[in-house]
Amino acid sequence: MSRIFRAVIMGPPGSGKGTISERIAHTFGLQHLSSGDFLRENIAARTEAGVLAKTYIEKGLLVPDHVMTRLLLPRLEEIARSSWLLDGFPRTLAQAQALNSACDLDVVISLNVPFETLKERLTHRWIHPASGRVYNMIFNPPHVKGLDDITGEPLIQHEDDKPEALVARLRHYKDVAKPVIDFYKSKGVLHTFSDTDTDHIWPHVSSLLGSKIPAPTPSVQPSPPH
Ligand SMILES: Nc1ncnc2c1ncn2[C@@H]1O[C@H](COP(=O)(O)OP(=O)(O)OP(=O)(O)O)[C@@H](O)[C@H]1O
Ligand SMILES: Nc1nc2c(ncn2[C@H]2C[C@H](O)[C@@H](COP(=O)(O)OP(=O)(O)O)O2)c(=O)[nH]1
Repeated sequence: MSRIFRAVIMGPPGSGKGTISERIAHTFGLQHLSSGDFLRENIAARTEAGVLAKTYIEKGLLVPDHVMTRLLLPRLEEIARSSWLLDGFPRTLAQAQALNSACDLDVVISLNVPFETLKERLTHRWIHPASGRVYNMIFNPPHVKGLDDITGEPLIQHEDDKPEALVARLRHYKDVAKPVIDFYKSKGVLHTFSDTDTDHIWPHVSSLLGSKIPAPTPSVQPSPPH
């Protein structure tokens, strides 16, 4: 049986975590668990954690660590037999430590994208609130301007993607992420990718994972060359 592979992807808002996670999930068959999507599902289902988390998200605050770990760790336990990729969690050192007590990670991918590029991307980011589908008016625009491709419903822009909120948000990310990055560096699992383009980063991520993810054992062994 092939071994379970566990990865985390980190990076500031707009750095391409969602876009690269989708490519990883599609190429390597890892289960993609996004903390933001999982929170939105919990909010929609009105679970106890979801109702609590909503009060923080609405104010533009991070959800407290104990709420996040209580929500995410049991979910990871449920999918413990699959290889997975976590996106958006851990976000703080306390979350990284809680995750570390639950399991070992094989790889942490850290996306390092210049501030000006993040600003440019996020000001063009529009989402379909019901599904969380993300569009970029330049990189991947919807078929019809302002409307979701699948449902035809209107797209909206997050308040915190608007230029006036962005600078503070990116600065806050840096402060919180630094100890997490140092933690994974000290564990020897951190891989940092720096570029302005997802399409330039992707081949490097893909070759790293290709070298680390054990190929599934074929059911019929090929005969050795003579
Ligand atoms: N690990 C986490 N710890 C605390 N709060 C979190 C965490 N993950 C998500 N959240 C909360 O959920 C909200 C939505 O998360 P999500 O990752 O979708 O969007 P985001 O913060 O805008 O980041 P990004 O733009 O990088 O996707 C966050 O703004 C935050 O309030
Ligand atoms: N112009 C441009 N836009 C990009 C690139 N990679 C991703 N994007 C877009 C897609 C989204 O609208 C936005 C943020 O990407 P995302 O994958 O949602 O990032 P993240 O917030 O999950 O880290 O930027 C890219 O390489 N170039």
